[in-house]
Amino acid sequence: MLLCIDTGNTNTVFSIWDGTRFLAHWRIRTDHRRTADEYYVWLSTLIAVQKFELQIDACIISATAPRVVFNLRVLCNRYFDTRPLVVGKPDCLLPMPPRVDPGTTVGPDRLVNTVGAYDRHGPDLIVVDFGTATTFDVVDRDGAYIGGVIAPGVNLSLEALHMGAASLPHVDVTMPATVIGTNTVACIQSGVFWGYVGLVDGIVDKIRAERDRPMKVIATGGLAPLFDQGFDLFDAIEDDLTMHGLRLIHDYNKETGDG
Ligand SMILES: Nc1ncnc2c1ncn2[C@@H]1O[C@H](COP(=O)(O)OP(=O)(O)OP(=O)(O)O)[C@@H](O)[C@H]1O
Ligand SMILES: CC(C)(CO)[C@@H](O)C(=O)NCCC(=O)O
Ligand SMILES: [K+]
Repeated sequence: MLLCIDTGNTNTVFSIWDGTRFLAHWRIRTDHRRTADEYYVWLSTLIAVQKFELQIDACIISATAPRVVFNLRVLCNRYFDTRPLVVGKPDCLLPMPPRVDPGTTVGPDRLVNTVGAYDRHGPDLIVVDFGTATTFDVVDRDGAYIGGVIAPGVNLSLEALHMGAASLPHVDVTMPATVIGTNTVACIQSGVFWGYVGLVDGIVDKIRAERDRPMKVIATGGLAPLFDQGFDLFDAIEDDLTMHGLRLIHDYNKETGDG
């Protein structure tokens, strides 16, 4: 079984691939101080609940927070007796290297999304990921990541308003009934919800114009469905895109690797 670990800046997801399908997805808050032993206690509790025999023999990690990698490596070594593949490290090959400015370290989550989306949807894609940041990853004809856009995440924007303005409460994002809010909460929800609809729509339009060709828009991340309520922003929504990409990168390295 393959353990896929996707560490974002906010949450870390562990998924188990049994060779045919994902058996489980488990989510924990990202904290670089969490030790290998802490991860294992948490994991083994969830494994016990699921009541299946866990036999991890390979691991792959995507970590947008580089400091978490040390403890995740120890977890893989100590408890699963494997050396994990870490996306972005020289020994982890990608089907297509990214084409970006020299010296740029592309977020591994963006590279992984690109691989997952190209496998399912083919060339010329814009992948939109609603995580801590809202990212747009552009996929070229041959599947390569060729750049994109990084905007503040929806929940970060809400948090920033609350932090920076004494009279603005913390608000959860939702689709407001009207654009014109008649109370403070409704005004904030409108600004963030309609603001992000406009942001996605505008950026997608501009990317298409710059590329001068049809491009499909694939959305992922927890908030993607919220922004898909009847606006035709996306051609597809895939909540497992990052995990799908991680599995593909693992298989690619196994096939092309030294073994
Ligand atoms: N309607 C909603 N309102 C607020 N949060 C939501 C809503 N729907 C889903 N979420 C949140 O979205 C998050 C899942 O998003 P995702 O895994 O894509 O990114 P993240 O964990 O926030 O960021 P990162 O991957 O950068 O760590 C979960 O924390 C979930 O609570
Ligand atoms: C943009 C985020 C934070 C999105 O998770 C991550 O992909 C990241 O830290 N990227 C590094 C910079 C880049 O992708 O160009
Ligand atoms: K994510």
